[in-house]
Amino acid sequence: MIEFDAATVTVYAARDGGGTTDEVRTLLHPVTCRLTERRVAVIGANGSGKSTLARLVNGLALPSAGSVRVEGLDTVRQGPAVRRRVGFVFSDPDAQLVMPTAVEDVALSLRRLDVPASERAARAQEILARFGLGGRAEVPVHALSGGQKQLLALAGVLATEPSVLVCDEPTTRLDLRWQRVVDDLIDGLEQQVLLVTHDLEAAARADRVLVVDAGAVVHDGDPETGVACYRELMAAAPVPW
Ligand SMILES: Nc1ncnc2c1ncn2[C@@H]1O[C@H](COP(=O)(O)OP(=O)(O)OP(=O)(O)O)[C@@H](O)[C@H]1O
Repeated sequence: MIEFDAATVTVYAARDGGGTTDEVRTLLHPVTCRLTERRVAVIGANGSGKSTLARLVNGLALPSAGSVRVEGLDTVRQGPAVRRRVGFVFSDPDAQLVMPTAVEDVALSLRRLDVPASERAARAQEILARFGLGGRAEVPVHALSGGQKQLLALAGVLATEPSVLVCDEPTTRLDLRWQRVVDDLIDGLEQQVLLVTHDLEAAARADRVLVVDAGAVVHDGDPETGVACYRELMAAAPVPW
């Protein structure tokens, strides 16, 4: 369960670019909600605050006011424990793949679970096989396709056995085939998933949809009304340049 209690994110921004007068900018206005559904989608315009909301869940962003709790753990006071439970997948897998080969990358994740060093490579091979990457274990990560990299990033995160997964536009960079592979994989997970997406079909499959606009959650409900609300917002919005 993910709980937002008046969680707010503000930053100091230089008003004049020169840094002489700072102003407080609100990236996320107070959000209060209790997310218990297995699949929660977050949709909204570019720059509306979706990633900021998602980052609050594992403490990548901290609330400036209010609180965020995951399974009862406070992201500010119990950050490391929260991060052990919350996996995070970015739209750019290169942001999280740090080792030279696929098998080494998953093995690194297994270190976090205290799997003995002697067992990590074999366990990592098993995990890669489960994700259809068994034949790519020793291939340099940079030689994998974008879809294979995203699958590897997911494999690495899921290897840490998180109880909640936050996916920030995980299929944005993928072609339709790989989108389907990653979507099916995410849809089939047991874990609670908070999915930030511009893919309205994926949002429509969620149990609950939050719509973010100009740093505020402006709609929270079932997918049908959520997607309709987003479409209305987009129809009414001025062309962005
Ligand atoms: N650390 C920061 N300092 C200042 N501004 C920030 C910071 N992080 C995000 N922003 C700004 O906050 C706003 C919301 O950003 P956020 O990444 O949450 O939007 P988003 O809805 O995920 O956008 P997109 O769909 O384009 O990924 C943007 O205008 C962004 O530039």
